[in-house]
Amino acid sequence: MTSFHVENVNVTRFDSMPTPEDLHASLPLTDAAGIAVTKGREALRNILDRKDSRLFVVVGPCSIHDPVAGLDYARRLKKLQEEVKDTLMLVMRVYFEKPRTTTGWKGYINDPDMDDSFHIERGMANARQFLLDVCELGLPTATEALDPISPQFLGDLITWTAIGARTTESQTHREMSSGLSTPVGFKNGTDGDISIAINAILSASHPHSFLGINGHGKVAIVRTSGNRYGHVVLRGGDGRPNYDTVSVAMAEQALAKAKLPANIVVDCSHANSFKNPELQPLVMADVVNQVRLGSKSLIGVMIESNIVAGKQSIPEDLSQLKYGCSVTDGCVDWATTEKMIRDADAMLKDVLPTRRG
Ligand SMILES: O=C[C@H](O)[C@H](O)COP(=O)(O)O
Ligand SMILES: C=C(OP(=O)(O)O)C(=O)O
Repeated sequence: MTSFHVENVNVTRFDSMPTPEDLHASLPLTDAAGIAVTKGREALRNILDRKDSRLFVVVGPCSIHDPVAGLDYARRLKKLQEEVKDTLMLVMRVYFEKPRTTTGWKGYINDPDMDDSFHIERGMANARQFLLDVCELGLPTATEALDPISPQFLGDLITWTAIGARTTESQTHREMSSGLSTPVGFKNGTDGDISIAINAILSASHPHSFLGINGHGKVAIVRTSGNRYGHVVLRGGDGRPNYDTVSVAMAEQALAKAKLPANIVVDCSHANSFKNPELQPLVMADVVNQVRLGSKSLIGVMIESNIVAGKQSIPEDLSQLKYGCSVTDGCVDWATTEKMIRDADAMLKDVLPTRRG
């Protein structure tokens, strides 16, 4: 028989990975972490169902690259959470998977050593350890679900999930979201189109059957029941912000037309601040002011924040990395983050008791 070289033409190698069950066995969910996740998801569902009138704030680094600095950040956030817990629910951004416009570092799971060695097996284990550490502090976590297989490894440690602007229109991500255990925020597209986020919420609310893996790492037909906690995240697009009152009213109308609850989160970063982190406090103050003035649909905000302001490129010699500074998008520093959150707390104290519906 003639042999044909027609399969895996562009694949150079398959390396093995531990199964999700292997990783769960070596890094099991602890009681403290399980409580943080369970309570965090319940609080978020209550916010989305309007049984809890607080705003939730997804806040933290654009991406995690140094677990020591990441935990330092988490401890600060945990303290702040106690201070503002009557008005705000803080959820730490713990992003390990970065969607790139073209190329670039794709995050801590894909390349934990940041040197193109791509030790995904170690990245996944480190990511699970980091999530466990954060959850054990009693802090809920938020992440972007980019790789459709990762949730089998990490999903039990996540409280809120984002589907990013580059993948909201993807059927694979909508199917995956229909089976995720957390509320899911769908970003508008990079061009500002919010209709793709609304279609994603509708799609993910239905049951789906699709290919995936099970806990044993075996290819499986995944059958889901649908996720009724999808909502829109406005992140601006096409060089324009979309957190202003008119854009929010248009999003409310589009949600009403699709017979979906008016649940809207504003991402203070990305196109809403023209990727200039220093503008994030202005966006946040504007959103909180809209809530003060009676907006019922704004239920959350996102902030890209780190210990140190700005961003840095990844140096060849990693010992040159600046501690607590983003290696992806620019962030506000810790002092600014505290001020943004404390100011929001002060502005919301007297209005939240009357905010329902
Ligand atoms: O939030 C992160 C970035 O905006 C996103 O990953 C795209 O990054 P890039 O345009 O630098 O590739
Ligand atoms: C990639 C991100 O955002 P977006 O999908 O809105 O670009 C992000 O929040 O890290």
